[in-house]
Amino acid sequence: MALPQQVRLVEVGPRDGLQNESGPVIATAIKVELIERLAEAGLCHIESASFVSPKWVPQMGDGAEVMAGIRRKPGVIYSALAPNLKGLEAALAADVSEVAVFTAASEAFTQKNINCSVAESLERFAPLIERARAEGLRVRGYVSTTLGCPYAGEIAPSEVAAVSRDLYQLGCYEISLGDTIGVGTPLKAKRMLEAVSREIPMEHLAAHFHDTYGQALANLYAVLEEGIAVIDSSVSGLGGCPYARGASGNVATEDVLYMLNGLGIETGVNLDKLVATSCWISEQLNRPLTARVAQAIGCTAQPASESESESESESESDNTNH
Ligand SMILES: CC(=O)SCCNC(=O)CCNC(=O)[C@H](O)C(C)(C)COP(=O)(O)OP(=O)(O)OC[C@H]1O[C@@H](n2cnc3c(N)ncnc32)[C@H](O)[C@@H]1OP(=O)(O)O
Ligand SMILES: CC(=O)CC(=O)O
Repeated sequence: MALPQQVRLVEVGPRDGLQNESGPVIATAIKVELIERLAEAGLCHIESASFVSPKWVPQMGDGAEVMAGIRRKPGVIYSALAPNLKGLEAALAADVSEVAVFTAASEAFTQKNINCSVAESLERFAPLIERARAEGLRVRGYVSTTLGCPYAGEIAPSEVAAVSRDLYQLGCYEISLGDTIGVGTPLKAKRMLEAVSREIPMEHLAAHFHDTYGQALANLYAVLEEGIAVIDSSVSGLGGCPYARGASGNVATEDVLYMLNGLGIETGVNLDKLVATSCWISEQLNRPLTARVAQAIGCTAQPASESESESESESESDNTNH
């Protein structure tokens, strides 16, 4: 199949990335600035918060404050995770643009992650999705462990297809297929996608791959060839899952963007601004720069100059950048 002409990038760094940071809870102001910089770089869908139990995931405990702090850019979706009705109510109060529910293809992982079985998770999501849609919000669905589970090992493509179909039938507009621990390889990714796409049209599927074994770009290229046109990624490759030991970061947004640019695929995202944001967040978190494209371009690169007169916020951000 021909590669897509356009890809929609869903930036998950502020949620999937930051949820797993060890050490002190990251200041709300840093999260807010990260989200604003990502929007300024052209990302139109930013998963910005998570309304889960703060006892389970302390880094995400300030979702309401983060959502309240963002200067929202028209046209940008600021979404959040909600595992149950309590989370949805908090997300609605915070005026999120969209919510995402999450379960997995593995029973063992689901128990560790959300303390229930896969079937129970779907039972919880049914009223959540109904209520969100009644409030005019779209709901995205995540299926984790699609290419392997840290507790159960191999996962059959048919299991991924079954839970994806259930989520889709409950009313999720898009199903994001997570290689949560980054163990997949290209052929495996294709086979999993083939099974899922027999149940759900390809245009309602997204790839969400972690890069633990350095396979994420290869896996993404493989699923682009199959017709995937929505990719989740995380600036600077931030991330991991607190309930999946060994899960390293998501594939880095700048690495994905560089590949897509090289393939002539449109995203609407500015690489220089994204790399500047990657450098900035790495400095804020006191982390080495790990994304390959950010390393190659380097942190002395200035964000594209055409943006400097665009907004006051932009020039303020630039001043703190280097
Ligand atoms: C692959 C990935 O990256 S997925 C993302 C990472 N994983 C996650 O974010 C999952 C985090 N997990 C969780 O938050 C929890 O497992 C839950 C909330 C889903 C379920 O936990 P349970 O303990 O079974 O929930 P239960 O309904 O029994 O409530 C227990 C407590 O949590 C609170 N709680 C439940 N849901 C929420 C919520 N959405 N937000 C805040 N607090 C909540 C309850 O009020 C209760 O509080 P209390 O002890 O003070 O009375
Ligand atoms: C919800 C997610 O973050 C998905 C995953 O990584 O499996």
